[in-house]
Amino acid sequence: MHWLVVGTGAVGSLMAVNLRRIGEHVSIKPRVTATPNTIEIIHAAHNLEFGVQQFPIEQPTQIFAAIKAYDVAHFLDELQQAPLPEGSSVILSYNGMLENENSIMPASALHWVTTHGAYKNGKEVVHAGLGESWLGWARVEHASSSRPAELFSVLNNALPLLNWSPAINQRRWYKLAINCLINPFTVIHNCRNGELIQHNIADQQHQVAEEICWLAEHQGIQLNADNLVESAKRVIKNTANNYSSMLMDVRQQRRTEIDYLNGFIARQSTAAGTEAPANEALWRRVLELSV
Ligand SMILES: NC(=O)C1=CN([C@@H]2O[C@H](COP(=O)(O)OP(=O)(O)OC[C@H]3O[C@@H](n4cnc5c(N)ncnc54)[C@H](OP(=O)(O)O)[C@@H]3O)[C@@H](O)[C@H]2O)C=CC1
Ligand SMILES: CC(C)(CO)C(=O)C(=O)O
Repeated sequence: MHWLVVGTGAVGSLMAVNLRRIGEHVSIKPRVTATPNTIEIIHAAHNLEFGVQQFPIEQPTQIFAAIKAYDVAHFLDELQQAPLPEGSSVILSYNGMLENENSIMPASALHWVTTHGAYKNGKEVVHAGLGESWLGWARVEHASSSRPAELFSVLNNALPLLNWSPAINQRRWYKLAINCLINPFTVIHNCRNGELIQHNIADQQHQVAEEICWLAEHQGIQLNADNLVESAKRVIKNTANNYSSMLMDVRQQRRTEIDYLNGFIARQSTAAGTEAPANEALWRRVLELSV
């Protein structure tokens, strides 16, 4: 299979080196055209060179795009300007949600949701935490279509363990909830995930979770607020030493994904005729604390 990994971020680089490890043909699509025609990624003390390719693409290609939520609309726009050849698909991976995303997803799009952890240190990619992943069709009307067997098998070999998920949106809502229940609090208290237990956030977390559950149900997804808060506590314990991705973004003066997490909940709740004040307050506070 031909693979095109979008960007040289943490998750994309991790996938690129692992696809290469199992013998797949992998190129990289950088954001700008004026780069050298190879890109180097260092992994486990090996220097790997990848060819560079931009759209349009001539041959069937599997696109792997692990990008920030705020880059998704622009990326889908790029794809629309350069339609992919028959037999191609696009695998998207990002935290949070966009308004109207079902209508802007190409028919061949899949979501890849992961609990693996990775970060970049210059050209080096570090696989910081082993996890598992879920793959499913992005468009709700395709959710129950059969799984693309070869694509699934290659992704599973590259970065196990992969689960096929006809209910990928349920998985995405769950991940969104966990991020909403942890990330903004780490920014506000400027602390590691594990240090959150020293702060009195239980009531706030419950309100955040209740608001998420209301909206999820409004959109046809069943979640339980008590279970979400318990799950968030478990994640906090298991990642006690980590700085959340949102706190890292704030410290490194990068844009955060808050607009697509608690911001998404607040805006969508208003649009659905109710308010989500706990999510709204976290959204506003993180915006104040970031660049
Ligand atoms: N890192 C992790 O461990 C995990 C991350 N996630 C989520 O996955 C997503 C990706 O995370 P991560 O890899 O850390 O993010 P990064 O910011 O490290 O990587 C994103 C990459 O995509 C590039 N990019 C964005 N749009 C385009 C485009 N149109 N063309 C070419 N390149 C593009 C960016 O380029 P540029 O540098 O120019 O912006 C950057 O290199 C996020 O939503 C994150 O929350 C989820 C689980 C774990
Ligand atoms: C689960 C958590 C909070 C782990 O740090 C995470 O996904 C993040 O930092 O974005």
